[in-house]
Amino acid sequence: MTQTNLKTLLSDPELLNPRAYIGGDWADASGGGTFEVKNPARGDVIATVADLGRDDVARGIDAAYEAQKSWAKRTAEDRGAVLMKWHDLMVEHADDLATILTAEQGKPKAEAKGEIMYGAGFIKWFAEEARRVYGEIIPGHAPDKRIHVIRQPVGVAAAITPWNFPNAMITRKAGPALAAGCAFVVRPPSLTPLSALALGVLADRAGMPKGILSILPSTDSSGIGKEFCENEKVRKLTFTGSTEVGRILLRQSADQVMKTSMELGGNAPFLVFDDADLDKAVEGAIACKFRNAGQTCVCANRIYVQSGVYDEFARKLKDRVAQMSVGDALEGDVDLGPLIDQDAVEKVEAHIADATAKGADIIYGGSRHEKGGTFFQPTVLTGATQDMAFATEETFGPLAPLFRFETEDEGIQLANDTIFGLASYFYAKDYSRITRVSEALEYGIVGVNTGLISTPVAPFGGVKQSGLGREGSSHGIDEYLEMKYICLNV
Ligand SMILES: NC(=O)C1=CN([C@@H]2O[C@H](COP(=O)(O)OP(=O)(O)OC[C@H]3O[C@@H](n4cnc5c(N)ncnc54)[C@H](O)[C@@H]3O)[C@@H](O)[C@H]2O)C=CC1
Ligand SMILES: O=C(O)[C@H](O)CS(=O)(=O)O
Repeated sequence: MTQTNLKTLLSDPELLNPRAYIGGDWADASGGGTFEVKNPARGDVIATVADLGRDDVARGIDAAYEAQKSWAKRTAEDRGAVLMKWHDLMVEHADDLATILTAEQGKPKAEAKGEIMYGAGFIKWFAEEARRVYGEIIPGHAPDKRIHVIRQPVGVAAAITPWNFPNAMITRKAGPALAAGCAFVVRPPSLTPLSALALGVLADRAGMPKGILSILPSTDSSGIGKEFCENEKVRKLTFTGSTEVGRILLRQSADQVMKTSMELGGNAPFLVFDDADLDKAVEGAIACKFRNAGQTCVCANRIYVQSGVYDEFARKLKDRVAQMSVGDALEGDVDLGPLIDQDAVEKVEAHIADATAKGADIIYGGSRHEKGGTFFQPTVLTGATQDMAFATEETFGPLAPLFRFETEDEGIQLANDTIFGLASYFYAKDYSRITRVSEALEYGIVGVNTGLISTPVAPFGGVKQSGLGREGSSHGIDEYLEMKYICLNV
């Protein structure tokens, strides 16, 4: 096994920090606990990180509670200036941050660099949005009444994030929270905590006031989740992850009637109509399906192709997938890195086995990659049907099942046949069809003639069981604000 000496790969080795960032101080777990972080491409240990308990996390929440009010009293411009300094440091150190991200998560370097810039974009966007938290003055309901409406920060915001975007899923929350005047504590995923801790190093350098930000690694995911939901000093819970865990957290946060944001699971349909530009549709499917080796909540999970172009699209997609390279992104440019762990590999295998048992055909890939470990072949299936597992479950891997449909109405019905409602995509040219289908798809996001929809400037989020609230855009800061109505008797 190749050993990854991560520090030697960094221009600034201080960015690799295994200690917890508690209220602005770097600390070990009070109980001395640690956990290992592995490189999924090689299986070797790249770091040993502080493993916090609930008492350590409570200290971070206490520090946040104490610091938040003075942070909120600073002007929006002042808070924005601290965030912009943080953003500038992320950009300055983007290469190192990308190396750390690839080492712990496995994605190709180009994707990792893209995530760093995407993540930094949320900090910049909300540094600017801080100064646009406007209120209202409403004509009074009586001659002696004046109505003022102001928006104030919720207080202490707690975040729980997933392993697949270890940088951007944190900044997508920290940016609006801190811009609004909240204090922010986050428990990063135990599989990929190093990117989060590197953000802490840069926040320190950016002059983030002590207590305002805590990064609290822990393997006790459920225990820390309970701390976040039960601690009365926490007034906001923001979660990105599976719908299954989102349901648990919604139940737990109900006891305190906590303000929540939920960015949950998906099962994105990708429709190709018979008037589509097939070459563009293939490129869009490649970008949408195989980004992060298919491990994103907005990846195409079901590809529906109208009957008249089904065979041609399948051939073109197969030929394009055959050109994709698979490998260790720390050794060179690859299109696909490894899956995050063996559970992920077994889920892809289970979906393929289920589909072929029900009549699907493998036209490319279909099994573990010859490189071994958690590498998997990019896979294309034809003959997919709604009774197969991936029609209702998120695959979260490099598996592209092609379903056939006859009419526009049937395509829409099949696409909407799910409890999820995060991202959807379709390729077509006819303007009227584009209008009809965009309006008929029951999703929070619709990509039209594109497979990539992620940007800090748009409202990202799902409907149905894909979530609550939006991240990014001018709406994203609302998740961290409370509206106050002031009735003045004059
Ligand atoms: N809507 C969105 O923007 C995104 C959604 N996701 C979804 O996340 C899933 C994949 O990411 P995973 O990390 O495997 O999801 P996951 O839901 O298993 O874990 C997400 C985070 O929650 C923590 N967690 C697990 N059980 C918990 C509990 N009982 N209490 C508190 N925290 C708990 C985990 O340690 C992790 O940090 C997929 O379903 C994907 O669709 C991932 C990224 C973005
Ligand atoms: O799937 C995720 O984890 C991210 O939300 C995907 S995106 O924000 O990069 O589109």
